[in-house]
Amino acid sequence: MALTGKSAVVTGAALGIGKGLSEVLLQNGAKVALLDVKESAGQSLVESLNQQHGTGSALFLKCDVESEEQLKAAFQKATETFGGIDILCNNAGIMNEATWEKAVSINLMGVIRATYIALEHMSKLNGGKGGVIVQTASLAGLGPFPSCPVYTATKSGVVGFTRAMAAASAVSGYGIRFNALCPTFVQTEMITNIPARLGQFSHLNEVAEQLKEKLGVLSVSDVAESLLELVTDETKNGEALMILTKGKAYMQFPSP
Ligand SMILES: NC(=O)C1=CN([C@@H]2O[C@H](COP(=O)(O)OP(=O)(O)OC[C@H]3O[C@@H](n4cnc5c(N)ncnc54)[C@H](O)[C@@H]3O)[C@@H](O)[C@H]2O)C=CC1
Ligand SMILES: CCCCC/C=C\C=C\C(=O)C/C=C\C/C=C\CCCC(=O)O
Repeated sequence: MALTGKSAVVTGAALGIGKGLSEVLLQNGAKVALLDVKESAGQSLVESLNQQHGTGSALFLKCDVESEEQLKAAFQKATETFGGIDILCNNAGIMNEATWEKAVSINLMGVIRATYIALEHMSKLNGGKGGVIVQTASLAGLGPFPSCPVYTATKSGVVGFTRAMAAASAVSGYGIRFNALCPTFVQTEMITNIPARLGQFSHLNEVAEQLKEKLGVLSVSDVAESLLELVTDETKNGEALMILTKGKAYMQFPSP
């Protein structure tokens, strides 16, 4: 899929990886609706993106992925503004083992909520044009992160949901591909101030530090480049793309 003339929605887009995903989509000719709970960071980012990429190419919409109502309103606004939606990046996420129910609600339920609303706009069965949905999962969705069991569970859930939706889409004719980005640690605010967010696993902070030392830390642009691959390569559906400091590889899942 070429990106020129396409429209995208990115959740958790005001900072970090979501900001990088939005930038790479704009650099490649797409229009982007940036959704986030952080209004002032989102608004000022969009002002700067519109200066760089042309007025009207980026739109900020305050939206909490925990709210179905806010998601519905944001998708409606993006559709009306851009004339449709071709790409959804389900990126919003938190790591907080202390507020673990909120982590499940944002990281897993937020992905499901946004995906089901996106289907109403994107699925060819509903009059949409089809397209591609890419989740920001994590390497933790493919292997256990001992310091963060609930974070691991949410990301494993996202990978499973992505693969099942890819198969459902192929059988049903939604015309939508579903793929997941599975990066190792990425240099964003998420990997700062960790101990307080480990909750009952705060004693495993050193385990997290050692894992980070062993695996290394990616830049946001490493993840953004990988998004382009999953969006543009029409053969990719149901894939989990591991992004490591030593390179990228598609996860080989066992056949049933
Ligand atoms: N930083 C890392 O090491 C890695 C992060 N990830 C995943 O990447 C995604 C993005 O993370 P980062 O950019 O690192 O985090 P970040 O904390 O830098 O940025 C997250 C963004 O999501 C927004 N957000 C949080 N809750 C939200 C909600 N309920 N509704 C809408 N927006 C919300 C925040 O306001 C923020 O702008 C997350 O899903 C995370 O799990 C995956 C692998 C590694
Ligand atoms: C000391 C830094 C801790 C930071 C923790 C916060 C957020 C981490 C977010 C991630 O998504 C981390 C990504 C990858 C590491 C997780 C698991 C790797 C499992 C590898 C394996 O054993 O297979």
